[in-house]
Amino acid sequence: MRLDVVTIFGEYLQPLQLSLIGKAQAQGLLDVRVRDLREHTHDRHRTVDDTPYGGGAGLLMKPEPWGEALDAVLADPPEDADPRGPVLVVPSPVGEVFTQRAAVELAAEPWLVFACGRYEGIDARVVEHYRTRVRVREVSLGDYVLNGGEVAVLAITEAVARLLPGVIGNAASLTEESHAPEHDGLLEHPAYTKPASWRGLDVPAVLAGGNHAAVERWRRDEALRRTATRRPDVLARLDPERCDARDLAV
Ligand SMILES: N#Cc1c(-c2ccc3ccn(Cc4ccc(CN5CCCCC5)cc4)c3c2)n[nH]c1N
Repeated sequence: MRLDVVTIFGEYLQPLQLSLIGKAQAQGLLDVRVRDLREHTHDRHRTVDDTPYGGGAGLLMKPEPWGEALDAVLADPPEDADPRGPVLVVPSPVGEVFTQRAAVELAAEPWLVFACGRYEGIDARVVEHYRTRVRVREVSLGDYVLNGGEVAVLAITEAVARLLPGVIGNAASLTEESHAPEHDGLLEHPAYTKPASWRGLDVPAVLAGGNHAAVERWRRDEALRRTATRRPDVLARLDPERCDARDLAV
């Protein structure tokens, strides 16, 4: 997978050189290219922002540098690019809330391009223009306000890259995580390791009993219980076909 990230703060993306994502790049599973938006300005001050039409607080990012930068990215496609081009992912407070389902969808793409805004955002014509050329997804990490898109790119890149074959050593664990489609999107059950007793707290006996059916039942019950108490919205989406009478009794 090729990832292009356009930003004025390239150093924010340094964490992508670390740990599993850094290793994935070294293995050739991921090709991350960080591009400086200011390389596409032509004035002495390398200006990327200006005041908003109609007034209002703060500054907006000008469309011209973005147009030049994104055109340059699109002119340099990876060999395995989809005929439709990349998905242009634009972090934004007004985007669709990013979910595991979106991570799975993006992980199926050979090429993602991220546009990291700053200030009060990017001139709306940039997204409007590129919707005529590529698939665009405006995404939000959640209902709180950040200062720019770079943190979102780090989060989205990690959520997507870990789904790529070979990035996570134990791929089986991907299907047992919270929000995994194979796990009906439920929150995961509590997990324990040795010692069996710690500060007067014991590991649930069923987990050490050796009865795998009982362990699976306990894990399912705990996942349902946690989801019901912490994320009733997720439980409400549970496919009735995917739960038996006992599930509903939890
Ligand atoms: N992903 C994600 C995000 C972001 C995010 C993503 C990308 C950018 C680029 C710039 N900012 C900063 C900013 C801050 C406030 C406002 C609000 N408006 C300003 C103009 C008048 C009306 C109100 C907009 C833009 C960003 C924030 N925030 N929260 C998430 N989950």
